[in-house]
Formats: sequence, structure tokens, C-alpha cells
Amino acid sequence: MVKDPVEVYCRLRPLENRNDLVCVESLSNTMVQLVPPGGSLAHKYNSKEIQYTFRFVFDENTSQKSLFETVALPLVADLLGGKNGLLFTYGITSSGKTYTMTGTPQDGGILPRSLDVIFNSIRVLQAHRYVFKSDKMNGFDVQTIAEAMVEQSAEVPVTPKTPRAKRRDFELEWAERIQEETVISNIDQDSVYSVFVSYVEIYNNYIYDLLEDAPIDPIKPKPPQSKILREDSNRDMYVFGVTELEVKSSDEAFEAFYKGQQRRRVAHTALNTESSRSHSVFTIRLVQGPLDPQGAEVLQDKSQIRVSQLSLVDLAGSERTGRTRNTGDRLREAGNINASLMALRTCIEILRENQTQGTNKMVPYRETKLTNLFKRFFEGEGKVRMIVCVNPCAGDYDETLHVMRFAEMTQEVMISRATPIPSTPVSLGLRVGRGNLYREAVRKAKEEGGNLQELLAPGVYSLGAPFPDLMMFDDEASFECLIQFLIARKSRREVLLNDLASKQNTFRNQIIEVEKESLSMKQEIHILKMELETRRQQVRSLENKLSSTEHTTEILRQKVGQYERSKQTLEYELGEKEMLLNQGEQEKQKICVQMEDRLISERERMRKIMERRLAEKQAELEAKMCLTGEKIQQLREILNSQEDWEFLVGEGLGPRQLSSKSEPRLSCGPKATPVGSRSRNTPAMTSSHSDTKLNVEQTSTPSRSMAVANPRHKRSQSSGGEKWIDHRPPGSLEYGTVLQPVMKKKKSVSKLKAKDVTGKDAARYVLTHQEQDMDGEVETKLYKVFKKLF
Ligand SMILES: Nc1ncnc2c1ncn2[C@@H]1O[C@H](COP(=O)(O)OP(=O)(O)OP(=O)(O)O)[C@@H](O)[C@H]1O
Repeated sequence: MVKDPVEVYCRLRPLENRNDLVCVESLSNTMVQLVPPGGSLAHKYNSKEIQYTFRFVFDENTSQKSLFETVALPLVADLLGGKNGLLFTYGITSSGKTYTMTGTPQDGGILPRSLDVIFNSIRVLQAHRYVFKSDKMNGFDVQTIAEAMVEQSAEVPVTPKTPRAKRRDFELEWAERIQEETVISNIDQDSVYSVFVSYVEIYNNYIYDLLEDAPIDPIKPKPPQSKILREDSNRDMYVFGVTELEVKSSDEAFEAFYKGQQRRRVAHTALNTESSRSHSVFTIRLVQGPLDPQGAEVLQDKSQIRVSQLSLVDLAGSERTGRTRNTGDRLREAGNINASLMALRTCIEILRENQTQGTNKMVPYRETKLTNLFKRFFEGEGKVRMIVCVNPCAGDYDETLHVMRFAEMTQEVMISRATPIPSTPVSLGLRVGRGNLYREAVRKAKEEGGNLQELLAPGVYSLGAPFPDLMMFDDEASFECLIQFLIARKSRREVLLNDLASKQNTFRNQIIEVEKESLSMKQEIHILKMELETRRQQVRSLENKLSSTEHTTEILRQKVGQYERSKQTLEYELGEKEMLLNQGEQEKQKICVQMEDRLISERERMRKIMERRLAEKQAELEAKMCLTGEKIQQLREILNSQEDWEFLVGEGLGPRQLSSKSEPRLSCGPKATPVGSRSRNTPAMTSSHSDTKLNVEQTSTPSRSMAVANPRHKRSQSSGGEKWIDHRPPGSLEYGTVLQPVMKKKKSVSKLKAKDVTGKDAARYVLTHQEQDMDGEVETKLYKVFKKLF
């Protein structure tokens, strides 16, 4: 089978602002160049200019008409010739897709021009309305004009909701539109034609019927009912239950398109969405049936009906989500647009790979509704054409680059060329030109009067050339000529009569046969009708099941989408938290290491301090021990002194109590000298501090003398809260003998009890201790203890 590549055309739109920087320029009729402007990703990575070649490049000054004639007119001719075609516009938002497809009333785009050309070409060849009738399964039934008229008259006129207003809008906007006048002449004149249009939009991967007459409530809008895709008996995908309007003029067809656009706009405004974010598919189906032998009516044979289709698709903008900074619903929309365009891209890539490399990969048409609809064009026969719309504005460079790449790749996909169809079903023995004969006879019958059948007869049977133009003279030659003519005529008449008789005979036999056949067929039809009814019921119930399953699937799909999105969010959050946790852990470890280092150094420092203090304390202790040893030695010496003993005995102390033997002196400290006479002057154990001091002063070597026996050495002071406790021995002491701190609210006790120091009023406790120091001076020591320690 012969295959042709997908034909890709490029159209550059004029700049919105003349002073804008451009990034695309056309080099020739087939080549454009992309120049990376400063600031684009490509410029960042030092990309060079890139050239792209297309079948044709239309620059900014190209008119709508010339574009239509180059790109769309061949497709319209194919449609009239019974072949399929697909034409779609592709590009980013505001690149001129809609302008190219629809245009303006003054300068129509491809769609209105295509409709004009179709109706210009089939004007007198149009079938009576309802002769072709949709069988609701993407096919058509045929019926006689009489049946069609009955159906038409039985049709209840539908009153549109706001017909006048809409019509007024249409008239205001488009009624004055300039029509395309091109006519395609080489179409089969022995057929009749009907045009059906449908208009759907694919939004968020749902298909909506834009010609359905369901009212839209702008106050409380309900989402319109979406349609599903089905496969017909030829395995072609079609929108099940879509409204297909039979139109009899380009105005009627364009009005239907306009109405669809209005509905689209109202629905999108009411639902706060954007129509340019949906793909719109306007489909023109041309149904063609051969005329019967008389050329009067369409042949009542469904198998002879030919249906061709031209789909005009205005794709949504192909920009990526990042650039538009969409959020929420817009992001979902953009995601769906991108998903369907990505799916289209993937299908085209795989198709190209299968074709160029001989692989047999499955093309994922089923992925989206858009690709599923396109399947019949990519897999079937016909032409596929794409117009890449480009806004040369430098700001769109990065997106335009993607568009160009996709467009270039698409050109490599091959589509099977449509098989040529014979203009008249010769196999049926139908005569060429019967249509024109019939129409001519009708015209004559109308204009000049006469019987239509008679007027038609010469077209069917002819006795030969008309009578020769002879002057009736009495000459032999003229008679001879006339005789010859009449003989020829007679013999031709006989032949024709025989032919007629045999044909009548055959026809009669055929009628009998047909009658028999018809009888058996009627019975068969009856059985089939019953079977059909049962099947229809089954189909209906299956359809119901299918739509409820589809609904459930859709809900589940949405839920899965939601879950996936929340999963992604949670994963992202988890990732962030883990990262924070890891950072915290690392921080902790760092601090631990620092603290350990500090601990070690601190320990080391403390150890050194402690060692130094210990050494100091040891030295101090040793010094004290030496002192104590000396004191003990001095005490021994005193005890050994006889005089002292006597004095002490005289004072009331028993000799046994004080008797002692000479003790060896302690080695440390200076030699102790007994207090001797000094002691004698000292009043026993109760001597005052001043006395003691006096005694000490009298001592030549006070440091070596015995410590002054100061009865106050046991005396202590304690305080609780604001009160001080004075712990002193019984009996009064001479005033001024003891050095003690002045303490307010003190409380003195002679015998210390636990409650004095643990009671709630006694927070502090002071023990006063006095002894002679190295110089013989009385040294008073105060030991303060805080309650906390008890
Ligand atoms: N070739 C052109 N000549 C003059 N004006 C143009 C041309 N192409 C586009 N425009 C203007 O540019 C504007 C945007 O064009 P259009 O709406 O067709 O873009 P789009 O690609 O369909 O955008 P979207 O994807 O948003 O539907 C319109 O105002 C249109 O009139």
C-alpha cells in the first residue's frame, strides 16, 4: 500500500508589538530558523540557530485564503471524493491556532472556507433531508424520498431556548462573513450527498458534545454529561451518542459551529475554566449514495453508501506547566492537556519507530481520548495534515523549540494513501450521466412542461439518429434515402422491441424472484427484528453497566490521582524531615565530640588543680601535724612539770587526772617551754581571754608555749533564720574575753541540740573556736555551716 508522510505546515503569526524581539524567521518557503534569544535556556547552554524544514512555511503576511488553498482545499477535495482527512493546529497559547482554524468574519479560517467549498460543490447534488439517517453506530441507513418526507413532516419542531437571541448574535457577528467561492467540479454527478456535522471538545480527558441541546444553567451550572468512545464495525473509534446535525448549507453548518462555540464559552465561564485549555474537534461527514438507474432517487442499498470524514482539530496550547505558573485546577487542566499532547507525541514517536525501524511496538492510542480519536486517521487511510502555529516573539523561544521538534518528528510518520474509489458502481450496471439526464428532464418538465417519463425515455432507449432533413421531391434518391432510414429504424425498433421484451421477461422473472426473496426476507427480517430487539435490550443494559463502570473507574482514577498526589506530598515532607533529622543527628554528634573534648580537657585541668590543691593541703596538713606534734610535746612537758601539777592540784584537779609520765617530744617544731610561773598567775580554766593574752605575751617563746586553755574553745554559735545560736559553757565569763562577731538576732545556747540547728528558725550555725596561734596570739575561728548541709 502506498503511504504518504504526515504533511506539516508552519505558520508564523505577526508580532503583537512591532518592537518585540523575534526568535523565529522564515528563510524560504520551506525553512524556518530558530535563533536563541538572550535569557532562554538554549542561549544559556550556548545553543546555535536551528533550521527546521516543513512542507511549506507561511510567513506573517500569508492570507487566510492562500493558506486554505494550500493546506485544506486538497482535504476538502478528498472528502468529496470519499476519502478521510485530519487537519489539526498545534502550537503554544496565542500562537494563532484558533485564528487559523476559525478566522474572523471578514477573513474566515479553514473551517468556514471548507464548509463553503463543500456546499458550493454539492449544491445540486444534495440528497433530500433524512434520506440518509444515522444508524447510531457510526453508520448510515438509506430511505426513499417519500419515507424521508414522512419523517420530516412527523418531526416535532424543537424550539430552542433562546433561538432569536442566538440567531441575532450569529447574524451580528458572522452573517456578513465573506464566503469562499471555490468549487470542486470533478465530483461524481451520479450520486447524491448529505453533510453531517458534529462538534465535541475534550477537556480534562472528558469528551463533551457541544451541539447537544441540553440547557446550561449559568446560575447553578452542572457539569455537562461527558461522552464515551466506541468502536464501530470497521474498528474505527467514534463518540457514542454524539449529536450529528444534517446541514443543507454552509451557513447552517457554520451556525451549528458557532452555537457550539457559544455553548463552550458559556459552560467554561460558568464553571470558571478556560476554553482554550481544551481540544475542540469539528467533524464534517459527507454521506454519498449512488442514484438509481433512473437518476431520480438514491439507490436503496445501504452497502453502496460511502461515508467520508474530515476532522478539523484545534488543539489546546502546548505550553508547559512551569512557565504558566498554574496552580490547583489550572494545574490539573494543564496536566491533562500536557498528558494528552504527550500521549499524542508518544503515539507519533512509536508509530514512526515502527515504520522506520520495522519494530512492532504497541501504539498507546488508548492512553487519552484525543489519541484514541486520532487512531482512525493514523492507522487508516487518508491524509493527515498539521499546521504548526508559531508566535515568533522571543519570549516564547523555549516552548517554540519543543513545538518545532515535535512537528519535525511528526513529518516522518507515514499514512496509507486512500484507495481510489470508482465514481459509479459499474458492477451494478448503472449508466454514467443518469443524474444529469434526470435533472435536465426535471428542469425541462418544470420550465417547458411535458411528461417527465417521456422526457426521460430518450435517455434510456433511442431509435437512432433523428429523421434526415429531406425535401420531398420526386426524385428516387430522396425516397431511397428515406426508405433506408426507415428500414434501419424498423430493424432498430425490432431489436429494441426484442430487447424490451426480453428485458421485460427478465425483469418479470426478476420481480418474481425478488418477490419470493422478499417474502422469505420479510420472514427473516421479522425474526431478525425480534432478535435485534433482544440484542438491543442486552446492549442497553450493557451500556448502562458500562457507563456505571466507567463512572466508577473515573472516580477511582481521580481518587488514585489524589492519593498519588498526597503520597508525593507526604514523601516530600518525609524527605525533608529525614533531612532535618540527619542534620540534627550530625549536629548532635558534633556537639558530643566537642563536649567530650571539653570534658577531657576540663578533667585534665581539674585533675591538675586538684593535684596542686592536694599537694598544698598535704603540705598544710604536714605543717599542722608538725604544729600539733609540737603542741602535744609542749603539753607533755607541761604535764611533766611538777610545779604545774601542784598548782593544778591546788586548784582542785586530782593528781591522777593530770599525772603523766614524761612523753617523748615530737620531732617537728621548736622545743616547747613549760609555761611555769606564767601559769601560776593564770586563773585556772576559767581565765579570761585578756588574761590568756597577757600570759601569752609574758611568754618568751609564745609559739612554743602550751595553747591558752580557753574555756570558750567549746563555745559555738549557731543561727537559724535571723537568730544566732550561741553555744557556750555554763556559767558566765568575764565580759570582753572572747572575740566574737556581732550578730543580730542571735540565739546562744550552752548545749547544742539537734533542733537548734535543724529547726526551721535556725538556718545557720556558727562554731567559734579559739586557740593560740604560732605567735602566741589568740586566734578565733568561726565555722559557719548552712542548714542545707544538715
Ligand atoms: N496570522 C495572524 N494574523 C493576524 N492576527 C493573528 C494571527 N494569528 C493570530 N492572530 C491573533 O493573535 C491572537 C491570538 O490568536 P489565537 O487566539 O488564534 O491563538 P491560539 O493559539 O488559538 O491561542 P489558545 O491556545 O489560547 O486558544 C488573536 O487575537 C488573533 O487574532
